[in-house]
Amino acid sequence: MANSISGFNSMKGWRVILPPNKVSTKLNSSSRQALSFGKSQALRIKCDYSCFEVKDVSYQPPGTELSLLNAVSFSLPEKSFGLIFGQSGSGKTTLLQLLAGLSKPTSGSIYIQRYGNDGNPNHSPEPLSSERVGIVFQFPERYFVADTVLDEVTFGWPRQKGAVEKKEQLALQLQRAINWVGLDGILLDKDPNSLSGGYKRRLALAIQLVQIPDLLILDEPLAGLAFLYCCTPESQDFMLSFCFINHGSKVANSLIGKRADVVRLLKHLKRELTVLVVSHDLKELAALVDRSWRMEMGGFLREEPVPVQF
Ligand SMILES: Nc1ncnc2c1ncn2[C@@H]1O[C@H](COP(=O)(O)OP(=O)(O)OP(=O)(O)O)[C@@H](O)[C@H]1O
Repeated sequence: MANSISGFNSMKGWRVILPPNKVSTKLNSSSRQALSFGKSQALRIKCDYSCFEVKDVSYQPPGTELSLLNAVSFSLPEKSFGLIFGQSGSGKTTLLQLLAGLSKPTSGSIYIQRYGNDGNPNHSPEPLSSERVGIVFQFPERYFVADTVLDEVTFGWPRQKGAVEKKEQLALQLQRAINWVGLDGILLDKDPNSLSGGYKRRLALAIQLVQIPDLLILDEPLAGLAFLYCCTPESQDFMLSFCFINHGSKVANSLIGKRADVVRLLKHLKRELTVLVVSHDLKELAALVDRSWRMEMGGFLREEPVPVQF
């Protein structure tokens, strides 16, 4: 099986070659806005960019009268991090399923729009096809199907003999994805279920990143990574202190570590991709957020800053 990924070394001691640091010449969304709307015309710089946009999306499951989403509209510029939060049952996962193409909106549209340096659209909107979206559901490790990391990441790759070129291309892309998520120290013959919680999440992400998605969607990326998940931030802090006092720094740090590990990874991915996250873990993710929205019961979405205090 190892040989089917050409360009890789043997399974044992497998390492990924790090690409040179990518220095992005693009502007981030906030600097773009500052430049577009600033008073001085002399500051204007040519900066085309694209934006993922959702317009007036409503959803009723087929055969029902239930309105799960109501005229949802929002936009997220490329390489920025969006967060949707809100009460359980308000419709967040339903929205993600529409964005990933798993169900179709009853009305409204989901597309990518390119803008020119004057801030106006310079192309027709392109519908967002499901192949261009990567989605990692809650507890992705529950859906691992293979006995080795290698089989897990190559599951679904073409198997026929004539597909060598395609496999070589996928192997190179996989190298890059594995680098991105920091899985490069992992042996490929390891059982995915034997990985730590944080590494399982990294593996699930790497699978989605092999073909760089226009939009990466993550549903509750920190869920289940520590037993403290259900607590409020204040009680988490208290319980971590309790854990530190009673069980020592190693146990306390391992609880913080897995979650902080995933947050660090998301921070890193945000430099390369457009990321949309649904989460209840507001305090830990707040520092990454460029745009945020609250989903209200009945499937109404409105823009709102993340309600956390530092
Ligand atoms: N196919 C369906 N038919 C009928 N009702 C549905 C269907 N899918 C979801 N629902 C209902 O729609 C509502 C929104 O569900 P959804 O899973 O999107 O909420 P959520 O905000 O993601 O919740 P949580 O934070 O608990 O994950 C819930 O009341 C759910 O029971």
